[in-house]
Amino acid sequence: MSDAAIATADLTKHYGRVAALEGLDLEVRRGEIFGFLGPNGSGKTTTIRLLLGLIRPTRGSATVLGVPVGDVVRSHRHLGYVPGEVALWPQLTGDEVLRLLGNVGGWVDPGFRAELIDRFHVDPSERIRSMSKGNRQKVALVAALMGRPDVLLLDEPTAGLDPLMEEQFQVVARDAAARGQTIFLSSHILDEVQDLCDRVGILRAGRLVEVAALEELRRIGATILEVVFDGEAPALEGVEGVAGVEPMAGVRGGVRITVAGEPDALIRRLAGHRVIRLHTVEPSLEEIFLTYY
Ligand SMILES: Nc1ncnc2c1ncn2[C@@H]1O[C@H](COP(=O)(O)OP(=O)(O)OP(=O)(O)O)[C@@H](O)[C@H]1O
Repeated sequence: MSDAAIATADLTKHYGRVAALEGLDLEVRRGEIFGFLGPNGSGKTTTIRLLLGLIRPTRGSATVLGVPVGDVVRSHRHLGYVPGEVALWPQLTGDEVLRLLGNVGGWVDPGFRAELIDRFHVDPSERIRSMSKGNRQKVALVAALMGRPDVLLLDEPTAGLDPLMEEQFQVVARDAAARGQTIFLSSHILDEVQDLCDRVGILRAGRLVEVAALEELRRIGATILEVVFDGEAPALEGVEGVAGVEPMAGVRGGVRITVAGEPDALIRRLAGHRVIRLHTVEPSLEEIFLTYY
C-alpha cells in the first residue's frame, strides 16, 4: 500500500488506436499541490477520469490514499472533484445544489461553506440555468471544497474564472494544502499553475515527459521579449540565457528575443542601449516544449 495521496503505475488508456494515456507512473505526495500540464488532447481529463473510477484502464493501476481507484465507494470518501465541463441541475438554485451535494458527499462544515460562497461571490439564490459558465464553475468549486476532502481532483478549475476569482482560488487552494489536503489540478496554461504548484507534470500526447519542481520550471519557462531599440538593434546572440533572436517584421530596430531561464544577463546588455519599447509575451506550452527539447 502506498503512502502517497495519488499513485499510478503504468496507467494506460487506449480508445481503439488512440493512446489517450500511455504508461503513466506518478506519485503525488500528501499535502502537495500538483499541476498536471499539457496541451489540448494530451490526456489530462482521461487521467482524472481514471482516478475517479469513471473509466477503466486498459492497463496499469492507480490508488488514492492507498485505495485502488476501482473501489469507488471507498476511494470517493477521500475525493472531491470539479470537472472541466460543469454539469449541474439547471432548475435548482446554487444553494439547493450545494445542499444536495452536501447530503450526497457526507460531512460539510456549514461555516466553511458560507465562507467559500462569500469568497467566490456566489449568489446562492440564483438558478443554475441562468448562471454564466464561470459562476456555475464557482458553485462546483464550492461543492468540491466544502467537505474538505483529502484529495481534490480539479480539471482546469480556473478556466472560466476572472482574475479576481482566480486569486481567491489560489488562496483557498493554498489553505487546503496547508491543512494537509492534496490538490491535483490540470491546466494547459503554464502561467496559471506555476505560482501555485509545488511540482508540475508535463503531459504530451498521452505521455508524461517531465515532472519538475518550481525552480526547475523557471528554467524550463521561456520568456519572449519584444524590444524596440532607438536605431539598429545590437547583436544579442551569445548573451547568457538568450535562446533565439529574430527581427520583428516591419518594425525598425525591433527584435523578438526568446530567453530560456533567467533574463538577468540580457537585461544588463539591454541597459547599455536606448530601448523605446519593451513587451513580454507569455510563451505557449508548445513554445516551451520547443525551447526545452
Ligand atoms: N471517449 C473517448 N473516445 C475516444 N477517444 C477519446 C475519448 N476520450 C478521450 N479521447 C481521446 O483521448 C485523447 C486525450 O483526451 P483528453 O480529453 O484526456 O485530453 P485533455 O488533455 O484533457 O484535453 P483538453 O485540454 O482538450 O481537455 C484525445 O486524443 C481524445 O480525442
